[in-house]
Parts: sequence; C-alpha cells; structure tokens
Amino acid sequence: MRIFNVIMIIRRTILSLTALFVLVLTANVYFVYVIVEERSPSIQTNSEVVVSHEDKNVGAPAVRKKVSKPKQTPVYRNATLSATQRIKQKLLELSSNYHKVSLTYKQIVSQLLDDLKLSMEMSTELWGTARKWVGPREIVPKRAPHLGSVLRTLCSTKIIRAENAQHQGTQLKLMLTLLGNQKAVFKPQWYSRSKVIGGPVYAGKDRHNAEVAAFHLSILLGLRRSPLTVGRKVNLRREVMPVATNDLLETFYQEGNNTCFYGVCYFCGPNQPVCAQKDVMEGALVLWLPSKYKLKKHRSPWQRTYKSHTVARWEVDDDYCMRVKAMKLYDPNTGPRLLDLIDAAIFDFLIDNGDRHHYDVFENVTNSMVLLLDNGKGFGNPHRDHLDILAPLYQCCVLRKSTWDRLQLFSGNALSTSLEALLHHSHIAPVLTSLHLKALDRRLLFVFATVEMCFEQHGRKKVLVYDAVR
Ligand SMILES: Nc1ncnc2c1ncn2[C@@H]1O[C@H](COP(=O)(O)OP(=O)(O)OP(=O)(O)O)[C@@H](O)[C@H]1O
Ligand SMILES: [Mn+2]
Repeated sequence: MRIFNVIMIIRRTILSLTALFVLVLTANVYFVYVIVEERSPSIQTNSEVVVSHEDKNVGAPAVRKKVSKPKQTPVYRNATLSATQRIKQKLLELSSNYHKVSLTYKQIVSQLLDDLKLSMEMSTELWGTARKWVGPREIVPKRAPHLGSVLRTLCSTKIIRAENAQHQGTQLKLMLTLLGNQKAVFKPQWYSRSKVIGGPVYAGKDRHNAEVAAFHLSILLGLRRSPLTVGRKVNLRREVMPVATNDLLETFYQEGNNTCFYGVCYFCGPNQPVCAQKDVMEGALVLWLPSKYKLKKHRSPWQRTYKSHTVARWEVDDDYCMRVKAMKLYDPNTGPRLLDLIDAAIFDFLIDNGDRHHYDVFENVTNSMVLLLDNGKGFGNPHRDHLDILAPLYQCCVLRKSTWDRLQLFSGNALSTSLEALLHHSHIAPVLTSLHLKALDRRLLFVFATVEMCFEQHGRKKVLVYDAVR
C-alpha cells in the first residue's frame, strides 16, 4: 500500500513537471515568434503601390504587383541605417570651410529683400504679372521687382467666393476667389508656432506657417518652384461666410466666442473642426497656378509606406537609385526630373517635410520642373532631423552644381538669419520660432556632410552635374 502511494506521488510529480515543461516551451516559442514578427517587417517591392490613408484619392501608378514575400530574412531599414551612420560620421569630420560665413550671401538676401518691398500700389492687374512669371522651369523669375506688391495684393484683396476644395488633396482647405478672378488656396492654422509634433515624420495636420516659410526658403535657395504664398488673417464672419457656397457654409458653427468650420474633404468632418480666434482665422494663402498649365501627379519613387511595419524598397536597398534611373521617366535624355527630385529632397530635409508622397509637374511641357507644392507638413519638430528624407541624394549621389553652390553660400548659420530676414516682412511674422530657424542651420550641415560622403565615394566630378536645364 505504501509503495503504491509512493508510486502515485512520483507519477503525479512527473506529470506536473511534463505539463509545466510543455507550458514553458509553448510560451517561449510564442515569445520568440512575436519578437521575430516585430523585427521582420515585410518588404514593399519596388513596383508595389502603397495607397496610404493619405493617398486614397490620388492617382496611383499604372503597374500594380502583388507583394512578394522576401526569401531571405529581411533586415530592418538597413539602407537607411547604414547611410545615416555614415553621414553622422562625416558630419564630425566636416572641414572648417563648411562653418565659415561666406561673403556673398548678403548680396542675394538684399536683392530678395528689395524684390519683397512694395514697388507699386496693390492692384488686381498684378495677377497678370504673376501669371506671366510662370514658365516650365520656374514660378518666380530670378529678379521679380513686383514680388512684394503681388504678395501684398494676395494678402489683402477682397474675397469674392469661398468654396470647399475637396477635389484638391485630402486635407481641409478652402478655395477662394479674389477680386480680379484670381484663385488661391487657404490652408488654415491648426497649431501654435511652438507646438512640437511628435510621432512619425508625416504626423499631424498641415502647418500653415510651413507653407509660408517654405515659399520664402525656395526663393532663397534659388529653387523658385513653389507657388506664391503669404500668411493671411481672414475674418470668417465678414470676409468668408457672406461669399461661401452653401455646402461650405453648412459646416460653419459657433463655439463660445469663436467661429469654427470643418469643410468637406477626405480628412474633414464635424469631429475635426478648425476654429478662429473670435472671427479671425490665420492661414496660408497659396496663389493658384495659371490654368494654362495642367498639373500631372506622379508617385514619388521614394514614397513612404505610412506603416511602421512595412518598409519600402528604398529603405532596404542601397542600389535603389539604379532602379529609379532605369525607369523611363528618369532617363537622363528625357529631362531633368531626377535632379529636380534631388533638389526637392534637400529642400524637404531642410524644412523636415517627410510627406512628399507624390509630386506634380506640368503636363505636356518639355522639361517641366518638379513643383515644390504642398509643404504643409514641414516644420513640425525642430528637435529632429529625418535623414532619410535625403535618400534621393545619398542613394544617387548626384546634385546640380548650381544648387550646391547656392547652398554653400549659407554656411556659418547664415541660412537661419537670411530666412528670418525675408520672413520678417510677412503679415503673420514671426513665421518660425527660433528653434525652427536654428534647425535649418543644423540640417544644412547634414546636407554638406552627405555631399562630402558622395564626393568621397564617387569623386566630385561625378557628383556635381552642370545642368543646362535648371
Ligand atoms: N497653387 C496651386 N495651383 C495649382 N494647383 C494646386 C495648387 N495647390 C494645390 N494644387 C493642386 O491640388 C493638389 C492638392 O494640394 P495639396 O497637395 O496642397 O493638398 P493636400 O491636401 O496636402 O494633398 P495630399 O493629401 O495629397 O497631401 C495638388 O497636388 C495640386 O494638384
Ligand atoms: Mn499634403
């Protein structure tokens, strides 16, 4: 009897131990599985289209392929990681020339300040002047003596119609018609100047001040491909509501002392209203381009996936630029598209805009520029530098000589002071906080480091392109 009891106890112990062992093993396998899942994001193939929540209403490229599961274990954004490390190292080794103040930048700034002055009385005839400025390669000419007057006119001309702009993009904006039948897009203020946007680079709503700052930066850098943009304070009750279309007006309401509206668009609804301070709403007003130019939208080859667990091909493939060059669109004989995208990448990195999922060009125009349109996701976080925005530069390692020369003029912290001087004239000054201005100087050094890295890898001659088409 005693022996039987002992046997039973041993048996029970063995059974419990076995059960415990199986339990631990299962838990372990599950744990390892979860970690592997987390660290092994699926790869987006080159030609696959990711239609993000942001892009649902814009044209997708023609080719759609199924996501093919990679055979080998993918490495997490390794192309971005290795480039970032190399650029950071190069930054430490930058020669003192890149920190010196150049002698010539002041001349450029003073010319631009001259152009920004009021040269003539405001007049709706100036719409014609601005229209004539637009060409295949620029929106504003190098010297535009009436620029200040055009901007002031944009800032103050009577609004004769206000409608929803639901067919232009996904974010809340108004399509305004100004006296003289000039259209302009109004992007409202969502945030205070000092609000820091956390999360991924494309997080948050539009920053209206980013649009204003970006336009001024574009002329400063000689990349005059941004539509004319001003900051404007509008009285919703007096200037907008009386001329609003019914479907827009229906979305207006009063919250305490403040007038609010939510408009009609993909990311619009009663749960996402924007409110004026009392009746006055600040925003960016972007001059509409002449109707003779039709815009054509293309997917950016360096588009993000907008999913933290899905990587894009460019994030894992160091040779990605070869693929881009192989696309018909980027054939060196068909135009300056790739160099334009590299200019755009530098511009976007400086303003911290990681949301250029598509880009616009003029349809049926030979050598059309890549427009620097939609810069509202810039200047979200002055503490961060998203080096992967520079991927077109560090992966292709080519750049217009003219862009390079211009950038170098602003070494020694001159970029922030120059832009600040231009923005000083804005109706909504100060447009940028000093933290955002300082970030520009810091980021410019990263651009210098990236180009230096390219020089080291390929030699100056191969990197710098003397491009006849600018
Ligand atoms: N000033 C302009 N002149 C002509 N067309 C314009 C202008 N501004 C915007 N558009 C057109 O409207 C589209 C949407 O504008 P924008 O990109 O600023 O809006 P968005 O809501 O931020 O768009 P998305 O959701 O695609 O990022 C542009 O791609 C362009 O085709
Ligand atoms: Mn946008």
